[in-house]
Amino acid sequence: MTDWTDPDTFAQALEQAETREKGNYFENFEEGDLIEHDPGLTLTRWGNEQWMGQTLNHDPAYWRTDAAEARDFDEPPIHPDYLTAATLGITVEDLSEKGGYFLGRTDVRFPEAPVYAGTELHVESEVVDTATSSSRPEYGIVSWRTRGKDPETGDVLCSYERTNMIPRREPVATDGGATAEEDDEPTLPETFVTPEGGYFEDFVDALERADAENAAVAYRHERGRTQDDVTVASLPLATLNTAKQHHNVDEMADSPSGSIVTYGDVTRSTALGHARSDEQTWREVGFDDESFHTFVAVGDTVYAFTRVLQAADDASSDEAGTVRFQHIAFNQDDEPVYSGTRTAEIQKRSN
Ligand SMILES: CC(C)(COP(=O)(O)OP(=O)(O)OC[C@H]1O[C@@H](n2cnc3c(N)ncnc32)[C@H](O)[C@@H]1OP(=O)(O)O)[C@@H](O)C(=O)NCCC(=O)NCCSC(=O)C[C@](C)(O)C(=O)O
Repeated sequence: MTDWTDPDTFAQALEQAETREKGNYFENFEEGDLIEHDPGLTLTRWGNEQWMGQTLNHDPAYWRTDAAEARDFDEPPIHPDYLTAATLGITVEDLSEKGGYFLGRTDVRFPEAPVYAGTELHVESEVVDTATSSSRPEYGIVSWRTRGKDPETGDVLCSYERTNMIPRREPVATDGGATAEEDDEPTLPETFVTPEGGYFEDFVDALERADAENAAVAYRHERGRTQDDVTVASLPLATLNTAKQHHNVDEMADSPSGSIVTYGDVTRSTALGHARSDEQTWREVGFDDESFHTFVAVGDTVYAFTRVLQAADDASSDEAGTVRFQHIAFNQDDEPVYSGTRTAEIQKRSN
């Protein structure tokens, strides 16, 4: 009788066997398709705290009842970063499990009402665009509009538009991509202004000073977070993100990164955690123009740099004002790994 577990026999069996594939190729996506994702999860206090603890998002309002109540929450809510990561994680099996690069995301929005632990999250995505990649014939570029919903109320809890490169089943002929145009010499302002504190008034004051001095409000944050097995593999899996980039060392050995890499949402949430530790956040409003510039892997350290772009006294509460930031995450070699603009309501000092 044939012993199928004999190594030589088994190697032959593996060669003869077809693989039951997971995920979708570029050719499977057509503009207008609506995909209801089968995975879903319950947003728990534990999941939230694991994400927030590991990414250094230690804002007490998400941990302590008294601090939550002082911020007009009924109890510590689910943090928008964890909500965003869980919404995207659930979509990976259908949208990007085949691999490919997470190019960017924009129009990330949250409703005014906070989301509390115990809420179930169901997610759907609509294909909004498919395009050829001229630089990489083995990939196509797909954009989806994704909505994370509370199935009980139908309320949208988080929505955004994401763009990925997705492997093609069959590569196509392309023009090889545009040749990069020579950039003008970069010019930075001579003076960088740092806000004196983390309240709304501090950002307004810094912007006024920068305006008067022809300077920019731009500064770096001291904290860094070195990536380890927890941040690279455990956090994405906890959001049901099945992308092999984050947990299959064997498959990734032959990829451009040569190793498993950090989930983009972990990189960005870590940098945002550093930035938030130097401000008095009231509410997160949204994110735009998010890009992931290069890979982050185990052993890399994620730091953050912030530019303050705008401040306006138009927040949803009298306790706060609205500030628009650009955050840039960078690694130990000072290379940008993530950038995006963020709109947040920041507490006023007077309250
Ligand atoms: C992606 C890399 C290779 C590009 O590097 P590059 O220098 O070649 O960049 P590029 O030339 O600017 O862009 C390449 C192509 O993408 C297009 N493009 C670019 N951005 C956009 C956008 N927003 N919307 C639409 N199109 C965009 C761009 O127009 C261009 O098109 P072309 O091929 O026709 O010339 C490089 O930047 C890189 O390695 N980045 C790191 C990627 C990464 O690590 N992402 C996060 C971790 S992976 C992850 O989290 C996974 C996830 C979440 O689990 C999961 O998707 O399943």
